[in-house]
Amino acid sequence: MPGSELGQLRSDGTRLPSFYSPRPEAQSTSHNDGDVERADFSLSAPTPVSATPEDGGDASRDTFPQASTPLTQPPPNSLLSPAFTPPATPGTTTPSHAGAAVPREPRGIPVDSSIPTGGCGTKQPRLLETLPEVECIVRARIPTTTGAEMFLHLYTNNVDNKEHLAIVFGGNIRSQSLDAVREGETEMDRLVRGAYTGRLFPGRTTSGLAAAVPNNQDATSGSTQGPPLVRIHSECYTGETVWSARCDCGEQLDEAARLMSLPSNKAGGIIIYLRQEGRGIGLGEKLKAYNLQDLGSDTVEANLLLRHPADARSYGLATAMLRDLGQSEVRLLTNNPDKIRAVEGPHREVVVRERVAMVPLSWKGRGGFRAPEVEGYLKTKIEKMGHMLDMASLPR
Ligand SMILES: Nc1nc2c(ncn2[C@@H]2O[C@H](COP(=O)(O)OP(=O)(O)OP(=O)(O)O)[C@@H](O)[C@H]2O)c(=O)[nH]1
Repeated sequence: MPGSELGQLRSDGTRLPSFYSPRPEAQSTSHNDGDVERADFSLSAPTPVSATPEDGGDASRDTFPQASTPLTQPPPNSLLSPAFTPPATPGTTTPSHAGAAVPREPRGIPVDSSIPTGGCGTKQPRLLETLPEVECIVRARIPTTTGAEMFLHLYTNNVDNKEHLAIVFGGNIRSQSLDAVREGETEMDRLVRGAYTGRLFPGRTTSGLAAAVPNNQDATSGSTQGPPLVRIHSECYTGETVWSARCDCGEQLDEAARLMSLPSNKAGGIIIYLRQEGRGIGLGEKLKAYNLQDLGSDTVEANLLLRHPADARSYGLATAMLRDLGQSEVRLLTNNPDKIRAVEGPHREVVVRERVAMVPLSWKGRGGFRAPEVEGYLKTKIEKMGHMLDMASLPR
């Protein structure tokens, strides 16, 4: 029954307006997380750090072992996670990036993942041949506490049941799947699901999509604005919601939003917010990893001890969402070389033209916060995951 014409029949027999949401149903899918491509960022197995009081496994000591030897003994059963994910082998080298002064405005460094010297590391993530299918089902304007405004886009997809998000700054970036006309829908349906141009106001009755401007074009001058700033952000409940000083995730999210809302940023910005908590291992496993970190492991070792890869994330959904938002070239806010390649997709469906470094604010003397935990977290990212940050620029 075309719901938009007849409305939905309630259990008491009355009809609901056509734009009322259907009852939630479990999404049937033949896929699961394991079907999505995994960027193979696993690292060589580290030395398991002793976690017993007898061995000096004390939360207050330096959490960085000096030597790294292969993991020969399986971890005790009590540490094993239910899903066995074997650690893989390739190692990384410490990056030799010089610590350049970081300007307040986002300045990009040109990158080219098609050549070995292109500033994107050397590892090749394993990507699926085809991108997942994504659909933006609703968007809404969010005025923020900073005064900036953004449009929150909620996506569904054909590989998991999670609500991945795109946070869009600037009025000229549009979702093709959201704007597409749905069979039988009314103008009110379109307004309610956010498929309109301009702004909503009391009494508005038409979506006005005929007047839509192409992505990244200035409505008044018609001139293109170049690639937008993009951040691919992975969910971090601890860093974003409960003020954890173990990582800089909350600060990075805020800083990305700030940069994207600068008046000088005419090309707009997109934060793709992926629900891959704890680098893809989930919150429960991440909390176990935190306990292992307090027992002396670094962030990579803790994942491996729990039988997870150092990084279990994938980025195909981000690539597909960027394509849906009309983007084929981006300026990517990241220090992570592997993310650049992975976001580009199997056939470089999205090309990263520039990388914009995310330097912790406290390193730049611009606020932020300092804690031994976040410094350990960043040190491990640099030394074991090849992140393009210079530890030498950490203020002493
Ligand atoms: N397993 C694990 N995950 C963590 C830990 N600390 C933070 N995370 C997760 O790491 C992810 C943060 O990664 P991103 O902000 O995308 O950063 P990145 O890919 O490492 O690199 P950048 O783009 O340079 O920031 C989030 O999913 C966090 O939940 C940790 O100690 N262990």
